Amino acid sequence: MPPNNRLPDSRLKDDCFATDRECLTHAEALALLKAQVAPVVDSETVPLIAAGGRVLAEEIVAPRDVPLADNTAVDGYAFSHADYIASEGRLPVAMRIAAGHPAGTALAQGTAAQIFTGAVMPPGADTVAMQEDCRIDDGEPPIVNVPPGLKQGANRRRAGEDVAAGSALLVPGLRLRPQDVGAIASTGKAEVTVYRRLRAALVSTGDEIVRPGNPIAPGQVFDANHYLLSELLAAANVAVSDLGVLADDPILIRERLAEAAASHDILITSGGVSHGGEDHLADAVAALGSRHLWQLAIKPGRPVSFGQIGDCVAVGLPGNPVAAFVCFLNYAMPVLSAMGGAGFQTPIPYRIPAAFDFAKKPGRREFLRGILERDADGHMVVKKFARDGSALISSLREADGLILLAEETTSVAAGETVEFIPFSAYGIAERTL
Ligand SMILES: Nc1nc2c(c(=O)[nH]1)N[C@H]1C(S)=C(S)[C@@H](COP(=O)(O)OP(=O)(O)OC[C@H]3O[C@@H](n4cnc5c(N)ncnc54)[C@H](O)[C@@H]3O)O[C@H]1N2
Ligand code: MOO
Repeated sequence: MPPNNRLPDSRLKDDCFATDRECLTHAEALALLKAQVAPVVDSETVPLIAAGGRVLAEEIVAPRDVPLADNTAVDGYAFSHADYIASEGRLPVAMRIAAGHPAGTALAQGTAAQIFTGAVMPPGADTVAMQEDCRIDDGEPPIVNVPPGLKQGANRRRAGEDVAAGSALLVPGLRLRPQDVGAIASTGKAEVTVYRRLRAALVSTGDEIVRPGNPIAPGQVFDANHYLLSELLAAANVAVSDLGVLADDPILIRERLAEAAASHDILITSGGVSHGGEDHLADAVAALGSRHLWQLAIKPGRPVSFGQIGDCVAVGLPGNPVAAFVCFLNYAMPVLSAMGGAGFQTPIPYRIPAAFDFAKKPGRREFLRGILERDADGHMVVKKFARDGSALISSLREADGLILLAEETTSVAAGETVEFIPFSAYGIAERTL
């Protein structure tokens, strides 16, 4: 064992989320997380059909050209451009070539081939005229009349013009999108090596929290956060284990957390971060590893905790659903992205004119819930959800994304541009109505 008693392949340094700052800015929190979180190393080979949304762990080098051979982009007539010029556009049709059935011989000089989209160009032909532009004189053989003005190579797709054999198509760390998977398929590759899916364990805490489907007593609240966070994790392609609502039994809590930490990459809790160290869940994380209560200069989501149990990152999100959501997007998402092999990713905001006036305290970053709409000229603008309050899930439901107001900002006037990150940048589907 190395002197620090940690396995040499540990992904996290000891107590890596400690900070001596009383209050962290958004940028400081991101920098600290970015410096500490390391990717998983294990990968697996999956069939291409299951690869969407996974993070590529290998470089994909094209094993062959795409397309494999020169072919026609249209239905029509293929010929040599020199013959087309020499014959003034009148060529006997000597061949018929369908897609999937390449010609067995070269095109005879001075003739044309009837050819269909995707069919391989016969040797000897370099140009294709569209069927609709040609006139056929019946006969034995028929003669095709091609209008003047076609350039050499017209309507011909070159071998390798999409992807050249041997070229690097995709690099490790890329989260595979539908078009990436399609591109891999076009090269003939049927399997890819991807990082293994991350595993998250999710816990809700609070004496008042009850799961939907159960009777509710006065003073109790249904566990919205479990569902909210499960869906966000699913959007990030993370597998979720539900540890339930843990509240009052310290021994049980410690057992459950120790077990979960050993088999998960990240433990996500919500609730119990406003008062440090007083609840059993926080105490259990601290006793099993370490836990640091951060005060962030942001709104909503000021209190957040980061810690670790062995190699399992422990994130404590605030209990208020909007604060939990905002902190998840801002801090848990890039951590998950880095752990999953895709790098510490934070979305780049758009700049959009504001359709609201707002006064703000300096010194903290605010994340307003933004609703996109069109102004009288049809241009996109963003308005603010009418009410504040980090317990209003309706603000998230009505919104299309987050409006970012920087620390130094003290006011926004309608017409000024503001930074806006659509929820879709976090893998959340766009609002349909
Ligand atoms: N005296 C102070 N009070 C509060 C402070 C503070 O600094 N001093 N911070 C406020 C801020 S900001 C937030 S955010 C919350 C953080 O609260 P906790 O993380 O400690 O969470 P709880 O107190 O357990 O709950 C807060 C709120 O959220 C509801 N909640 C909790 N879990 C769930 C769940 N799974 N599903 C739905 N709703 C949940 C809970 O019922 C409370 O209403 O503290 C402020 N107060
Ligand atoms: O984190 Mo709290 O009010 O900012 O919801």
